[in-house]
Amino acid sequence: MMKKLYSALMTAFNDDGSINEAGIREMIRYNIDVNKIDGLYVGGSTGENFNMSHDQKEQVFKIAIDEANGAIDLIAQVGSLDLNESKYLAKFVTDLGYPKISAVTPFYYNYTFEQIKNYYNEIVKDVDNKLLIYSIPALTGVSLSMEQFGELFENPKIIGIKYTNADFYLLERVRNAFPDKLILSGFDEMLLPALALGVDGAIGSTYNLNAKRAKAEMIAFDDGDIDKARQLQHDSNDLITALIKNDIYPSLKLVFEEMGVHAGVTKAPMSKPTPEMRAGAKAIYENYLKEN
Ligand SMILES: CC(=O)N[C@@H]([C@@H](O)[C@H](O)[C@H](O)CO)[C@@H](O)CC(=O)C(=O)O
Repeated sequence: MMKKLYSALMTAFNDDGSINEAGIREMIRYNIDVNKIDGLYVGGSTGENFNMSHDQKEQVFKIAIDEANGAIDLIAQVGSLDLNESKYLAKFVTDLGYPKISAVTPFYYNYTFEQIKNYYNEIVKDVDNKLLIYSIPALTGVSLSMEQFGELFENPKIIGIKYTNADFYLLERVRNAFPDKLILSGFDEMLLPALALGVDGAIGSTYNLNAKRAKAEMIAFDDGDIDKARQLQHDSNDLITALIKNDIYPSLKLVFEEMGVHAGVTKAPMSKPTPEMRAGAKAIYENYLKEN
């Protein structure tokens, strides 16, 4: 089966932290029309979901499904430290027509696995939808074991994992233990090793800008052309390294601006663009993305 590529949708904000609807629509159009993306992950880390008010989350979910209009797959990240909000959003996006939901592992309070399991079962309980566990230990501090993933998968509505983790030993164990589950890799800079371990696709922030190269890498991998796939990963990693050095979240938007896509700015406490960041973004575009 063809592996799927998803961009993690960014949220365009205005300078005052309000939602810039036109910017979000432009980024979605670029993903559909130019990137030929398979889907979007809406309301994730790259979308600055955890910086947003409840109303802003609803606004973004409405805009994304309206603009995508059935053209691509959509996954709505509804996880929140307020379980009632997660349940509300799960129902809200299901009613809007989102075909899949996802929820970050609950973080901050060092929850026990029983509490985490209860959180997931509650989120899906009253909705007719399918959920991907969003596992991102580097940001949440929450790591799940293969056995714990297995316990969560006992709920048939929990269909897979967005696996943003550099632990490839665990990925191999999970992939082989649950061959029918959907596993989407979350670290763009580690796409190739994730492909080697049999993930079903990938979700990431940098695919907004770099989908063409990532798709070519997936195709090269499927064709068994590992040298080509490795070269493409190397080129992508030069881009990703430069983005991280330039402050990745605002820089993804600044590079989009260089490409003619009006992506707005990030929301505080994320940084506002400085002249140095703008110059860095221009250089990133020129060096790694501009086609001659
Ligand atoms: C922490 C973070 O932002 N991780 C990104 C990656 O795409 C990441 O930006 C990239 O691999 C560069 O490190 C995604 O895994 C997150 C993601 O898809 C999302 O929820 O927005």
